Amino acid sequence: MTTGGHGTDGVERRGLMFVLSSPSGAGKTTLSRLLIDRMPGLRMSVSATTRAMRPGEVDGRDYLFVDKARFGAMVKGDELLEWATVFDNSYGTPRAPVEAALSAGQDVLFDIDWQGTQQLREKARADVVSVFILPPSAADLEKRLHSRAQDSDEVIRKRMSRASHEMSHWAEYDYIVINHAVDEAFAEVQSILKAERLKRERRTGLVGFVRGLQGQLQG
Ligand SMILES: Nc1ncnc2c1ncn2[C@@H]1O[C@H](COP(=O)(O)OP(=O)(O)OP(=O)(O)O)[C@@H](O)[C@H]1O
Ligand SMILES: Nc1nc2c(ncn2[C@@H]2O[C@H](COP(=O)(O)O)[C@@H](O)[C@H]2O)c(=O)[nH]1
Repeated sequence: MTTGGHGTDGVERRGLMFVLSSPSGAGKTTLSRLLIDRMPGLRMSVSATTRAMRPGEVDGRDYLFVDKARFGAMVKGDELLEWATVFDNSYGTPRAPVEAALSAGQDVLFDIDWQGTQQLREKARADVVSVFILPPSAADLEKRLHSRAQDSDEVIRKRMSRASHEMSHWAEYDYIVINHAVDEAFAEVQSILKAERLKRERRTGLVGFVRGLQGQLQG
């Protein structure tokens, strides 16, 4: 699915799909925003959803807010790379922007649940790097959902009651980060991305680069 771009050192490599998942409220959105701000070459995948817009959210930036009929048409037209039902709403990743970003040599960041991660992995295992974010405690998770002040008590109760099930998928992920302090969790997630970008298998330009070096040494 992916084609090459250039790493910061000029060596060509395949783009990667960097996935963050967690129980609701553990901090994916917070960490995603920091990554997008501070990591050049990384583009956010903007999901489509049928859920209602929260205060402060912007259509096209945070989500593409669509009705059920439009979402159904996207599924039918194979416009989504993956999709799932989460908390009674539909969520899915529009395929075209992801493929365009990867083709332009960029990495793509996903804030999606375990069902979507499984689907991406089935499609492109070698290009998916997945990170599961855990909260330090259940009390912290609940505090964070309340402090976000964007969901009703009923919605928060529902999300807390789903947290244990969401968390049961932690072992399917490549990396686990416990989000105690945002700065520390961000540094850990950033280190994972930096190391994954340097992986030999995705650095398609290394053969030519090393041959060039050998040529210089022999010449
Ligand atoms: N390490 C942290 N310490 C304290 N508060 C945090 C921390 N990380 C995130 N938060 C706060 O917790 C709340 C939930 O975070 P966020 O929206 O990033 O979670 P999320 O995993 O994206 O949730 P959802 O799955 O519902 O979208 C926000 O108010 C955020 O500012
Ligand atoms: N499988 C997918 N899951 C997605 C996608 N976009 C978001 N999500 C996940 O849904 C829940 C709830 O999100 P919220 O914004 O309503 O709090 C959360 O776990 C997201 O990661 C998607 O495109 N596909």
